[in-house]
Amino acid sequence: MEEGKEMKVGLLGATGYSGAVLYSLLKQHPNVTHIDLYGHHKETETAEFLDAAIPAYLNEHLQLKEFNAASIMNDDDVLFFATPSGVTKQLARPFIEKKFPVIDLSGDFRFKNSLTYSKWYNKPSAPDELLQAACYGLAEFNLPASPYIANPGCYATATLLGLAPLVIDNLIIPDTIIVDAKSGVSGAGKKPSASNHYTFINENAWLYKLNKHQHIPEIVQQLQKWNANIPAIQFTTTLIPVTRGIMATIYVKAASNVTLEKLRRSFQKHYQHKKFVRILTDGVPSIKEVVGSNYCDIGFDYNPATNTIVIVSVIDNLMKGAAGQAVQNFNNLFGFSEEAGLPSLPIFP
Ligand SMILES: NC(=O)C1=CN([C@@H]2O[C@H](COP(=O)(O)OP(=O)(O)OC[C@H]3O[C@@H](n4cnc5c(N)ncnc54)[C@H](OP(=O)(O)O)[C@@H]3O)[C@@H](O)[C@H]2O)C=CC1
Ligand SMILES: CC(=O)N[C@@H](CCC(=O)OP(=O)(O)O)C(=O)O
Repeated sequence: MEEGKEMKVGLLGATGYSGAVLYSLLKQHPNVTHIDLYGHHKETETAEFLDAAIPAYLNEHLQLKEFNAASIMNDDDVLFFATPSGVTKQLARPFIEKKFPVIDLSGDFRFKNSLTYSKWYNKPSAPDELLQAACYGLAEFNLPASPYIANPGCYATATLLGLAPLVIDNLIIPDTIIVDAKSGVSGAGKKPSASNHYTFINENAWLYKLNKHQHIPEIVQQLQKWNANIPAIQFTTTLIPVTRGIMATIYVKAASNVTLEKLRRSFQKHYQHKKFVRILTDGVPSIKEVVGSNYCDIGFDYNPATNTIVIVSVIDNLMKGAAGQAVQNFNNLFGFSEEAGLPSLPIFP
């Protein structure tokens, strides 16, 4: 598709955190001429409600339209879903049947096996035949193979980008992966809860969903595509008192004859042409270096005393972990410049 093509886009979930970020990115996208926002409450379909829902967007006077698959396919060229898990499995069928382009930020279409979803999300899955029509959109590695793109989870993105080169190049012992991941509070969405209450999470750190996090099977599914010998991973998620950001600290035993130089060459080989992955030549990144951007920054080291490789991978959960990667997938799907609509620098300081 030509670079100058003009697109009308639809978005369901603009009143949520990742939907609001997506709106701001699409608004500045050079190929997007019109954005239709869709809602799910009859009583909230007014501009006044939306000004109140996102005070930061006051004066945008955003108006929600009623969600209707037929009119969306008539009025728009592509649809983004920024809705909680369990929503798109009920709404996706007409779009999939008509091969209408969709980018889905939720977990509903990330798995190939419906039993995996029902086990880890504790709810019924979309039907298997619909799951097969979706493709997993880890943008650096998977160019869109179908018009329904399942945007990856935030922790999964940071972890997979940190591990990919070494897994693909067989530089690790496959059954030794341990991931200690930390996330800011916006990762849980806008709905208030006991664990994102200020008095609980301020000056605190809380490890949650121990051995039960829904991104474990998502990560393993993709790792096994790269290397079928990876049996499982040990993976923990800890909520930390920052608004945005994920840090995945990955520990893995090195295969024989691995050196720091070999690791450097592997990261360099896989990421030298990837605009949104920055490999540090020395040291490890911190969360603030990527907040507000679509970058994944990666640093690593090898400790010969323990034969352990440590990789630190950081992203902004709402950008590379959600809305930013969704725009990257949109660009890849329609043949636009991969950077179109995405900020070139993080927020600093
Ligand atoms: N937050 C993050 O960092 C990341 C989120 N994701 C995924 O992106 C999706 C959105 O997450 P997030 O922005 O955090 O969520 P939020 O809870 O902040 O927002 C959810 C949005 O979905 C709308 N919504 C809720 N229920 C329905 C429904 N039944 N039908 C239609 N719309 C509905 C809400 O509308 P209303 O306000 O009117 O109820 C709101 O606009 C989730 O699937 C999440 O897992 C993925 C990666 C990272
Ligand atoms: C801090 C926090 O709570 N983060 C969320 C990540 C949200 C997400 O990406 O979940 P999906 O797989 O449903 O898209 C969590 O750990 O569940």
